[in-house]
Amino acid sequence: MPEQDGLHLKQVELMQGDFRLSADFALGAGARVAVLGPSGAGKSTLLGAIAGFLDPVAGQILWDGARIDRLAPGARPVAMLFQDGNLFPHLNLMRNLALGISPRGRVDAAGRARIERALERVGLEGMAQRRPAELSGGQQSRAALARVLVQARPLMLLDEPFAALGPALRAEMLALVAELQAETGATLLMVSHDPKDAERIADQIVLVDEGRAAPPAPTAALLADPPPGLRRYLGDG
Ligand SMILES: Nc1ncnc2c1ncn2[C@@H]1O[C@H](COP(=O)(O)OP(=O)(O)OP(=O)(O)O)[C@@H](O)[C@H]1O
Repeated sequence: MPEQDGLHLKQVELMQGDFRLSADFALGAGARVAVLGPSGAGKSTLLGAIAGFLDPVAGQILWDGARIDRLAPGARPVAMLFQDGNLFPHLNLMRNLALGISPRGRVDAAGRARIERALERVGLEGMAQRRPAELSGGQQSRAALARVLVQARPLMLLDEPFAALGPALRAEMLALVAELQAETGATLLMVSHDPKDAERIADQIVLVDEGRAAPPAPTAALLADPPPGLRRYLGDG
């Protein structure tokens, strides 16, 4: 794969206390990748390093051939969703989404129109004045996705943002993520505990296990014939 295209983790070494994780792989622009692995294996650590919350102790992270591992999180080509805490509870959706456009949340008429469009796109038209507590769990997830949309970054990192939702709602959100990814062409990395999520949304899987984030492998082939690490994790080996 040409080095200038997409995301490249070049001999990256990460450390959190005693924990170590290495990653050395590339992902093409527009790839849809599920990050799977046992609890505590380092999936969040991996995403956090790409987003800029953790400095690698060695190696480089590149986007389209340019190093991003020295940039502040806000300066990276990244929009990230966490398991929770994606929306400020005291701000209405307009203000929450405005913070995705400018650090102080100051937006002009064009910015407000962009926010309205994003809300409409995720099925929340007319709800800009509501605060998160005035929305259902599914609607809050939609609002968080709308915020990712207005950020308009080429790399979307999702760290199990729908884990608290029931299975039907989760499937619905994944379908929406897939649609938004197809429309924006963003590269998607999504942490999941459920291989079915990976099947639904990802064409490739990065398996995180035993101190290493493995290079991406095609989803169908990997799930049809799981390597020992994945077999152990899936609980059928
Ligand atoms: N701030 C920290 N200081 C020290 N160790 C940490 C810190 N944060 C995480 N760790 C350790 O790093 C390892 C990887 O954690 P991480 O959260 O990345 O795993 P994960 O695969 O995302 O887990 P889960 O699926 O349970 O969310 C764990 O052993 C964890 O205890």
